[in-house]
Amino acid sequence: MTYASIKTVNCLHGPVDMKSLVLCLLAVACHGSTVKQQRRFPDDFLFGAATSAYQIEGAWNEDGKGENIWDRLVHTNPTVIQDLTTGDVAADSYHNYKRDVEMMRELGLNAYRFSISWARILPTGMANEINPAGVAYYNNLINEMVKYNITPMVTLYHWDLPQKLQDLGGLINPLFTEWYEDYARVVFENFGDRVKLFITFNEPSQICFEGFEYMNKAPLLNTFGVGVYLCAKHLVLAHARAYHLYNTEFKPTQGGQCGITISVNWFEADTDSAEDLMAAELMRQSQWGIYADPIFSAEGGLPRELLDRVAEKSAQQGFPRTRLSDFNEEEKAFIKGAADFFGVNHYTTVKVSATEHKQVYSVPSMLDDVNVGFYWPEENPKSASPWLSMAPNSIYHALTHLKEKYNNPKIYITENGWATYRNSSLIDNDRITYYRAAWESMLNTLDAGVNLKGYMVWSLLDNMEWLEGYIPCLGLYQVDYQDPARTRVARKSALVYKHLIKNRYIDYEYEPGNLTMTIDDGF
Ligand SMILES: C[C@H]1O[C@@H](Oc2ccc([N+](=O)[O-])cc2)[C@H](O)[C@@H](O)[C@H]1O
Repeated sequence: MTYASIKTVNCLHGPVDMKSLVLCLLAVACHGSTVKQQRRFPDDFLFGAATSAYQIEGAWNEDGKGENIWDRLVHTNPTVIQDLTTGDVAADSYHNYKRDVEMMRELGLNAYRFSISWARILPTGMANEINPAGVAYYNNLINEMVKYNITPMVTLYHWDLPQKLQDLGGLINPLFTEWYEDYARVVFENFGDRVKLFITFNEPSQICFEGFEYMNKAPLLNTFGVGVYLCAKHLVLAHARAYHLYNTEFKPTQGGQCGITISVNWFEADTDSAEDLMAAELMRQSQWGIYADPIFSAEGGLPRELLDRVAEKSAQQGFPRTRLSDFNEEEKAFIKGAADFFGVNHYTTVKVSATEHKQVYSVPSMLDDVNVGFYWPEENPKSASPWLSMAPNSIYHALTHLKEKYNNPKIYITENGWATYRNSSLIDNDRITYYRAAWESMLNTLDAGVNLKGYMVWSLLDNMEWLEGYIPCLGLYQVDYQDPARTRVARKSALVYKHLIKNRYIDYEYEPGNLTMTIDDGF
């Protein structure tokens, strides 16, 4: 085993010293308790929580912040969000960041993942004009965290492109890679003295496929099977430019790490038939391989089956050339290996079938429809979000696959969480069941030798869940949106997570007596 594992008796709750071992063996002898294996997370494991700027900050036009694509979307299309809301105020973390850090301290977190709003520090998106108030906000947040030994993990892009860059085509303009590199430099220069973990992009698939084809994320465009691939290639190149910039100009003095976060749900073939196995593989390639292979695979470049599929479809559709070509050799070499870690957002397992079309997913783009069927198994408990159900050992399946495919990269789970409905109880036992299963699966993953270094729950607090608005809640803390102060209150799952962090093992018997959160000494 690569992590601390101890023999324990049911009365032991920490590393075993001789005295407590003797006492417990006596207890076994007296009470007939059984000795069982107790698995623990390593002491240096990062336990944190994650958020993103648009989903929590509010203050959408305060102190010089520029407009971004989500501001534009919700203000020009007031019915686009399911509950007719916006992120204009959200959880108002712009004004409540000290309370947010206080919550991290209550939980005993040693890390917190948040994103920087590009338009808050560069109102037009271009790096010629820096907004000092925006920089000051993130400095205040980072300083408050560092004061309490909470490691900042900073995402540079969590879906909120400055609108002025979108007006120039956004991610489908090849110049995006330059705009992004310039923005990254501003971030590294201003925050890199205290921030040691940078994530370039959150979930490329949601940015490109959902933003430029599926119309489920801003800018809500359908670029007919062309823009999605331009976006994908520019995004990966922009990531590599930021990585190399950090590596050559900042890492030598700042000593941090730079990676990317990709959505890696587990796509499992419905049966062992060759067709189902290929359908699941195509799903994996279009969801994460298209972004991960160029960076993490030994060969570099885009996945073969995907290139073949799009070439075949493009020809059938009368295009004189394929809509998805591989990176050239120079680009491949520039991108390959350009990450210090693989950030994984993992939520669920999806079954994939070549024949059972309960719901059809068009991979890799709608124009390339392979008509792969997908579904969430009936027996898996459902959350308040339609795409999120509870599946057995899901993290283990996804992460051991990444270990084999990409030569055991360093991994952080950068999101994992469960959705409940707004009016549901603070006693969120379903979330606790989900989390305990996830943690158990993480221990299995560590046992299998996966280089897993940390875990961020989604989310620290309830927030604006994109097109689903405020209907699903994923926070350890509930936010009262009726209250102008946006008061936060701990859910029961917050106390269970706190217990895990403090003790480093899963205690199925732990039942918090009440929901009062305190800041404990000694964290
Ligand atoms: C709840 C968080 O979801 C993240 O995005 C997604 C979107 C879709 C899936 N999926 O399995 O279909 C997983 C994660 C997002 O990064 C974060 O901001 C939250 O909204």
